[in-house]
Amino acid sequence: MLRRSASTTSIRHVSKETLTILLILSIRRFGTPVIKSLNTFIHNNSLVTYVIGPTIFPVVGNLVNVWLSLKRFKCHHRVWQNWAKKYGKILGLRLGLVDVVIVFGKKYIKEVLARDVFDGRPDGYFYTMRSFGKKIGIVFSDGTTWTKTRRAVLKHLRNFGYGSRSMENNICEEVKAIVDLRKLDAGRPVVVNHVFDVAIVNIMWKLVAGKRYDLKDNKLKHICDLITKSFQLVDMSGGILTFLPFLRHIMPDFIGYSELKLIHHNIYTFIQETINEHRATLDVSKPRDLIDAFLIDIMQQKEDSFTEEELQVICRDLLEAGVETVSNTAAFMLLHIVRNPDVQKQLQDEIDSAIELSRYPTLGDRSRMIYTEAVILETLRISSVAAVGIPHMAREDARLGDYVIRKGTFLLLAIHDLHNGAQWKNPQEFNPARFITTEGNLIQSDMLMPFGTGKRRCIGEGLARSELFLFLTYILQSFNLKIPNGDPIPSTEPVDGVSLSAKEFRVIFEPRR
Ligand code: HEM
Repeated sequence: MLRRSASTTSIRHVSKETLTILLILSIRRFGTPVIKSLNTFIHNNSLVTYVIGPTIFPVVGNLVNVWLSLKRFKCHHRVWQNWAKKYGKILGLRLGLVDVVIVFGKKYIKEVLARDVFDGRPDGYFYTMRSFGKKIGIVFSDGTTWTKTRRAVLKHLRNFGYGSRSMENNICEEVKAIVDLRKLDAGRPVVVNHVFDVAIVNIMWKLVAGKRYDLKDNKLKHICDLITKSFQLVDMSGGILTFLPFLRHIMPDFIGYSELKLIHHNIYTFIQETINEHRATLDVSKPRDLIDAFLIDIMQQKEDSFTEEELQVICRDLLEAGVETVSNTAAFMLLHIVRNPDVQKQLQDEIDSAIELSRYPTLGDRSRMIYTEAVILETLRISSVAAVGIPHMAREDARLGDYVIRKGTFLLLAIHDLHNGAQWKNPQEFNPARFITTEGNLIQSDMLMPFGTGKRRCIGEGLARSELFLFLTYILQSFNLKIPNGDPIPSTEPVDGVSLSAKEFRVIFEPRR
């Protein structure tokens, strides 16, 4: 848990009277009952107290407050935002049995992302449940397992074309398929929230498993639906399964444990089948993709080689990390475009002048398409789907600002708040021009960090940005997007979850020529 350092000077012996005065002061200052003040104690020769946050109750901690506030604010990130106004930029909560700190503002967010001591991942049940009860894979592992896995994954992905021209070709192949499909239902309303899902999996799966699925493939659509469901069952803090994990034995259906268990089972069945197909046709002298490369590594049985369970979790991480984030961002991007016809017009003008009619867009066009890039940045800002990033964990007791954060505390980063706070002019307005200088150059703001920064920075940033650019330009080169007659203007209000998503909305794809 987080504690406030009341003094940086060395205080080995604090008299009872001094403690009483401090106790009274803290009650008056924070307006909270005795529980918080009792937490005053000596740490590394400094007098420290628990960080400011809502009153903590036994066993449930702040869970009841969260539950009540959610009724009003709908999304977790808004609840944290509201409390931060009252308690400050380093907000301390106890959620069930777990200490959680939510960090606000560029200065503290950057500090957390920059320091090794904060680069752990939480041990909570929700996170380890998806990886056979272990801290393995890339997204939710830490320490040497994480460094080893991240290095190996990046090496193998690059060997099979990650970040190269062949990956661009894969994205183009997928977006052409999307455009062809939309031409078939042109003029009719389409629910667009998940139109990119299968294409996004295909782009990653080509590198991971050397495989492509038809955009209408039911099996893959089902896997994508399961991922969406699992992302909507909890928020990024890990939910009740992390905070009161024993409840899974008492009310497994009510807290979503049974459903999540089934989802994990189905996703791993799909991954295991793919790995088995690879093993049956493996040629050790000619690895075809990331799965082959890891299988060869496993067969060689080196001291630090990976296990098959690790390979399964790596595949799952790559499958999930990219799908919901990019798909939800792309859906929000279309949503902002149909809400703002002037933005759509400017985008199409830029596409038409930068790209000859006879050809499709390429990533090489990006440097000349400043407005398009600004629309992508503005979407990543205003609809930050990774609202609190991916939780970090303090690996040791460590100081942050005026506080000491105890080993094991979860840290959530208020990225959505950073992107939508008062430091932006009219933050609620979708205005790509805010990212363009008067000379017409793109502004790279250091207040925009949708992919995090530092050692744990998202490994899919380049891919995500390329996908968003090609999705957007291909679609607007071919279609005008319209809200169907009679449908309401789609709401920008997000649906809560591990990744924020847009509420269901429909769009008509009207062919341009
Ligand atoms: C718009 C799309 C995306 C957004 C907004 C996004 C955002 C993020 C964020 C905020 C983090 C956490 C950084 C941290 O812990 O400090 C992250 C991590 C990660 N992302 Fe993404 N991401 C996106 C797309 C992708 C894609 C396409 C991939 C596919 C390769 C991917 C793979 C990962 C992985 C593997 C990690 C874990 C890195 C680690 O823990 O070392 N992401 N992402």
